[in-house]
Amino acid sequence: MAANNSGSEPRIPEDVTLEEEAEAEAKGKAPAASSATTTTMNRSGSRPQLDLSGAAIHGTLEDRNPTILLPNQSDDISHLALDIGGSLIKLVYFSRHADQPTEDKRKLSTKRRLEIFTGARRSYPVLGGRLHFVKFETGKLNECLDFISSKQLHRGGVDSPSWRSGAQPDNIVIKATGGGAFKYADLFKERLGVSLEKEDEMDCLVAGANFLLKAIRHEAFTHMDGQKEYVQIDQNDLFPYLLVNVGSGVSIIKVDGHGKFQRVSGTNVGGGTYWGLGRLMTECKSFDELLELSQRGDNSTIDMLVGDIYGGLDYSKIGLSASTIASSFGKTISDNKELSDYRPEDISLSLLRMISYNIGQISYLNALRYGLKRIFFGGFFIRGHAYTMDTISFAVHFWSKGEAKAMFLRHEGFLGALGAFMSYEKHGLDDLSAHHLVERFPMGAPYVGGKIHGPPLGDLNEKISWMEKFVQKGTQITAPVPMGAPATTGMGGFERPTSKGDILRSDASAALNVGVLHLVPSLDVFPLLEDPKTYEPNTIDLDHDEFKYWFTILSDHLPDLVEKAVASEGGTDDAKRRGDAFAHAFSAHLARLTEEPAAYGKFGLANLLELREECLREFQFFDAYVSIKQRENEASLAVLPDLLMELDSMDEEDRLLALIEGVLAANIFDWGSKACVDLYNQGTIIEIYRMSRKKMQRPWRIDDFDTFKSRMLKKDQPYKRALISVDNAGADVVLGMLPLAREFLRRGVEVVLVANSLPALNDITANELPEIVAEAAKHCGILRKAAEAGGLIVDAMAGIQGDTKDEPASVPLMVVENGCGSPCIDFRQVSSELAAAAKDADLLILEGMGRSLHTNLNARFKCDALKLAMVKNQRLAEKLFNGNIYDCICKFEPVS
Ligand SMILES: Nc1ncnc2c1ncn2[C@@H]1O[C@H](COP(=O)(O)OP(=O)(O)O)[C@@H](O)[C@H]1O
Ligand SMILES: CC(C)(COP(=O)(O)O)[C@@H](O)C(=O)NCCC(=O)O
Ligand SMILES: [Mn+2]
Repeated sequence: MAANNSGSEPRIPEDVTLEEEAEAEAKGKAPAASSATTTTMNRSGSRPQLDLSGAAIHGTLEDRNPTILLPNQSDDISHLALDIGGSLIKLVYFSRHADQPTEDKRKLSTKRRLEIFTGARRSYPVLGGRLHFVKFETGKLNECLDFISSKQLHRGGVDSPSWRSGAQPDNIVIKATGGGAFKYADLFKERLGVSLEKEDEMDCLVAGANFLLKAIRHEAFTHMDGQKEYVQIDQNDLFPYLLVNVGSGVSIIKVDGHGKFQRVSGTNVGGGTYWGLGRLMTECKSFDELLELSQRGDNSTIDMLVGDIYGGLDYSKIGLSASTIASSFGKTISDNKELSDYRPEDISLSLLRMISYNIGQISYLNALRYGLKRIFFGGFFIRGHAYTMDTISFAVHFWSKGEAKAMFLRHEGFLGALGAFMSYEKHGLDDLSAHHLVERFPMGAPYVGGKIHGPPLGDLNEKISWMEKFVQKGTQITAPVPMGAPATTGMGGFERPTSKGDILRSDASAALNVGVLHLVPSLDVFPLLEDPKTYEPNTIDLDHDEFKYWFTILSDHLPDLVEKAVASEGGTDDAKRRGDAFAHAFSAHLARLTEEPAAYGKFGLANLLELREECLREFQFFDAYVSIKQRENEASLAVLPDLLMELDSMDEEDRLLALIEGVLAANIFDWGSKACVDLYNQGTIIEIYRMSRKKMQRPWRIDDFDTFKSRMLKKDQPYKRALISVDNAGADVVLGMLPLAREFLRRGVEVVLVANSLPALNDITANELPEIVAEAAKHCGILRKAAEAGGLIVDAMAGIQGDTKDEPASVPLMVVENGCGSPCIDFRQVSSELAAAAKDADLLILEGMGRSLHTNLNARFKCDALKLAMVKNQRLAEKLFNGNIYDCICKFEPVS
């Protein structure tokens, strides 16, 4: 990168043509292949057992954590487990990332400096991977076999060497549970050449449920009166609980611990009963059709209600209202009607209510029998269907008088398959905790039921066309349908739950409810979080109104983002097609969330902003803002020497104020904010920066500067290490954060710059920072020596202009990645590198709206924290601070 010292500042053009962007991009951007590798690097991984025999160190001996080649690492690690039930076959399979990227210089030197010894586990390359969830109808077993075969799941997936070489391992063993593991074993051997290793069904159900409740943060939820609410499960207070698996039949299991359980009851009236009777009594061809019919049904034409018996009156003495069902299907005995005289809709609803209440009641009785308060319901009878869940919840609540709680699981039907998957000892999945798992909702996730089975892994083209098909279907299924009016007499009894009017989502989009689980063993909880258990990253709840607002903001921003993304990939036809697919995919996500805000688990603004970035990456847009970032970095580096000189001429107190002012002013360069983007078209970077600085009026909206200054000036208590989390590229980092970092360094404080692992909007990444630091160091001895000490630059003596003679012995300047690819940060899941760097830190600085306002404004840390941001959104300013756009926040929170 060449710093421009001529003094002329590049103007941000109003119209950046595709050609211009493409040209700029071609000069600086990493090749697509390496970008794709980096994308997978940080957010996925797995922990298969490694064969270390014959391992050889690859790299120089001085490296503490050299890459180790494992020539004997077997690649036929098992990738698939099955639960073959009476109605459905459930598959859980694991897909691995192709190659592990080698570590860059920054990482190696940082590791050495921070003394990151992660033990044997992480000294070896950890393979990345994801867990996928798919289901088929047992009656269509052939489809399932075709699916396994097309993806070569029984041979380790299409990416595995055994598949590529065409070699056929002799004895492939796949874990399977459910009755079909016995019934269809020969067929699997015949068709796929695999042996099914049977695992006990109850063992698997319990193992799956325990794993989900431990490792997935938002797995369990309550569903009452149409409202879904996620429940935070306390690991130390999980057992005992009642697990009710509603499959074809129903198993009721008392769970006392890991592997400690007893099947205490069950009922033969279950999902198979609803579907079977429903099929006989209606013309329905599928379970979903039957369920959908129920939503337009009126069960009072079929069920005998209390009012029917009591002449329209309530039976108030025992708390039953007139509309309570006295006898399911009871009315059909009293007249001469034939089956064909009843509406299929009404039959379906009566059946659904009969079976759901019955299951709820039996579950309650078993909970009562063992004194259990929590009942988790799984199995595919539930099918994420609001009315079914409301009905079961109502029954549990009614009979237990509110004492017992019905809870549902997002991975409802996959408990057994997951348990079978975990029974492969070599996966060691049981070791994983919530912070190791990242759930993603890619549009390309394969799903089942209809004809489309998803693209072969990694085939973008098929993913795009699959997505196009999804969008076609999606337009019919994502139209919001108003909820039915609440119906209650306030009398108790079995009223009609309120969520009946809710639409039934097709299986295709329902599959989006369960994402792909990325296993990332290198993620950690940030050790300086005061209380990880109560920590909530999002500042504002994304309720209905809030979501509506952000929906508009993000939708409005979409065309511009697509234009930049396409340009960043050279503006080719392929890039345009991917751009369209991205726009459709992201819009479909937004539409889905509009209908059901809790569809993807508990979802905050941070998740929404991250979803956008992930969606870009899914369509292989690695860095949409790459050329903007480069242009702004260059322009800012050109004026940095003058700024440093100006700062150096000030006394200590004035300089501190100027530095904080500078950070706040430069935080205006945010390409995610509509208001700011409009501003950029009115001037050059430096003009805007100066204007922004000039407008700094104290007191700021939150102004703890004086307390911060006093703390900084305490000579007897200097900070030891400052973690400085940076935000945007360009002026923000170059003119704002680097001069602040330099101030700490000159005071003898170690500085760790914390930056994104992956691009998000115009945020600077950890990979990009060393180059910027090196460029800045050419004009500044302090930065140069510190960067050398931190291993960021080697032999920087060439081309030095700064004066170094008065500088103290160098404290290091380091860069670590934060493990994120989003404009926000969730401190429950950061890179192990950042977690290690936090060990000796006594100050954390968070900069920018995403990381210190949208998230973490209320987060408490074990060290002093300084949160700095300019508010670039009017609504947020009003909501959080009763303020205005361009207000500044300087929030200092000392620990004591
Ligand atoms: N697409 C579907 N096809 C058939 N049954 C379905 C479908 N979706 C949900 N179900 C319901 O799920 C039940 C099967 O649940 P599941 O947990 O898979 O049990 P099993 O292991 O007995 O097959 C069926 O009896 C039916 O009530
Ligand atoms: C995504 C962002 C949080 C990034 O802000 P930053 O962290 O860079 O200060 C911000 O651009 C944002 O909230 N944008 C959407 C709001 C708007 O257009 O006003
Ligand atoms: Mn940003």
